[in-house]
Amino acid sequence: MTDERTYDVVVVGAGSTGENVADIVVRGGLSAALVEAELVGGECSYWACMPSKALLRGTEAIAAARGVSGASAAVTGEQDVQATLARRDSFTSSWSDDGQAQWVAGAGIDLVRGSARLDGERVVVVTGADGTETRLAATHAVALCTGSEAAVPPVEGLRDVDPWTPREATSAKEVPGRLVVIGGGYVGCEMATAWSALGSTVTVLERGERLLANAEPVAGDAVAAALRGAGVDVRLGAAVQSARREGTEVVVTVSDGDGPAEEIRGDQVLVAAGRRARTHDIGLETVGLEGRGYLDVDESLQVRGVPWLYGVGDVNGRALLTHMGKYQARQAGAAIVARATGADVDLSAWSPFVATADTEAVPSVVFTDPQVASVGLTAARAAESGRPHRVVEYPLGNVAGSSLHRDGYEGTAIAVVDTEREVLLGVTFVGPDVAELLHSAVVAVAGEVPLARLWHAVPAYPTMSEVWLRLLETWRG
Ligand SMILES: Cc1cc2nc3c(=O)[nH]c(=O)nc-3n(C[C@H](O)[C@H](O)[C@H](O)COP(=O)(O)OP(=O)(O)OC[C@H]3O[C@@H](n4cnc5c(N)ncnc54)[C@H](O)[C@@H]3O)c2cc1C
Ligand SMILES: NC(=O)c1ccc[n+]([C@@H]2O[C@H](COP(=O)([O-])OP(=O)(O)OC[C@H]3O[C@@H](n4cnc5c(N)ncnc54)[C@H](O)[C@@H]3O)[C@@H](O)[C@H]2O)c1
Repeated sequence: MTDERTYDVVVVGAGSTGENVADIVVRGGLSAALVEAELVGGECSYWACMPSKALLRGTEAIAAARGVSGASAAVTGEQDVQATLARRDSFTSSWSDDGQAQWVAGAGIDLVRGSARLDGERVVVVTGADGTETRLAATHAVALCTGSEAAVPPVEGLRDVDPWTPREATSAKEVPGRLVVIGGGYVGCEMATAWSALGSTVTVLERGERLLANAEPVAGDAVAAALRGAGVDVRLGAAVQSARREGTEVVVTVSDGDGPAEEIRGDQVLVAAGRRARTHDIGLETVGLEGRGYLDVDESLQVRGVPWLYGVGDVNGRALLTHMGKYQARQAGAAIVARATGADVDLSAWSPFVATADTEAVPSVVFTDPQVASVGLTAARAAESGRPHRVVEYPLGNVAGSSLHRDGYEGTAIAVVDTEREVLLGVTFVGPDVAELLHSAVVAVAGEVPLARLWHAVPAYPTMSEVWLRLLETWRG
């Protein structure tokens, strides 16, 4: 027998994005069901942000102490790998979602466990683990927040070697002796940093000419140099041709385009080659949409051509980051509530109902050493967009706060300035511990703060934030 229920809003996927959509609409006075097939909390809590940053934090803390002469004398031993893995486990609640399920109940949201599919207009059918079906009808909206999953490139034999995806790389219970990482983007760089510091011999195979291809070039170069300094074999322009297992070993064949193909042997291979939308089996075809790929949404995250359907978070491919999914959730949630109550929905840039920051001010931090913290447009993106701009650069190590922070501090700050409006289009900081500098740049970029006013934002002495003053001075010339 099928259980049938009606809600104002049905949210599919209880990752960080779906949780927030449900919370916002319930706070707005609507009823909501939240459907989850695996763990409430999604990738970020169990297989992405939290465990990866927990794996990296010990290494960062040790580097911070080792970088200060005097303090470094206190670091007399090695990182306790088992304790680091145990601390990582605590951040995932040992892969139990009891705490988050409790939060959902406390927020007045109905949790429905099972796998959901659209079944025509405003209807979602959920199949539970025991095969029972629940039919959820939505009066106002269905929000698809089904996220993304690892994309495995079509390399001969790769699937058959049972490679790690980011899920295994963030949840592994043992350190692999030799780890071959395919992909030198966010995941590849962070996981190479983490596992090499925990004792793995790591090789990174990146097909492009740089790590972190979408960042300012100086970022990828600095991270590559640091990884190499830590003993990681970083191969750029590496075309992975095939993979196979030989006993317990995995053998990856790679060519750099010049000499003959080379075999790289490891104990494990991690595929960190990007993501794909989780849309292939959620019934999109029942509402007239193509059944795969990222959802095409407008600025209020409404799926184009289907006004009652929203695509929020990783599933729309706009900015695959937890904080951006949560931001979109707040904007889409507000739009859903407004439309349900007949209020006007202003779709102009920066209104409460649209996700303008998705294109203008996406912040992110790559937690390597050096860290890469950026917001908005890189110089290359500014050039592509045709906006008049000038790039201003300053060595972060020249700032008093940085030199106090770590002996021989090395880093770079880059500002991309809109020369017509004299506001910032983007900012990148590359250097140890720059993550917490980033939000100042986010405020300046999202707020379109005129440079003339930024002179009055006086950075405290002696902090790394003084780099703001140096950037302004460099801009003025
Ligand atoms: C290794 C790694 C590290 C990362 N680190 C960071 C970081 O430090 N900072 C950052 O901002 N971002 C980071 N990210 C990106 C971040 O994890 C994602 O952007 C974020 O998890 C997206 O959230 P979401 O809710 O949109 O999707 P997800 O977290 O993928 O959640 C989607 C949910 O939907 C459920 N679902 C899917 N299909 C169905 C269905 N048919 N029925 C029912 N439920 C369904 C899934 O089970 C899942 O729980 C990282 C990613 C990776 C891979
Ligand atoms: N700290 C963070 O915020 C954080 C951390 C991890 C992931 N993320 C998010 O998750 C997303 C996915 O991360 P990702 O690292 O999987 O993707 P990515 O897009 O950042 O990098 C993928 C890399 O793999 C390379 N690649 C693809 N196919 C290849 C092949 N066959 N051989 C060799 N190299 C190949 C690409 O050239 C690219 O450099 C990121 O874009 C980011 O939005 C964020």
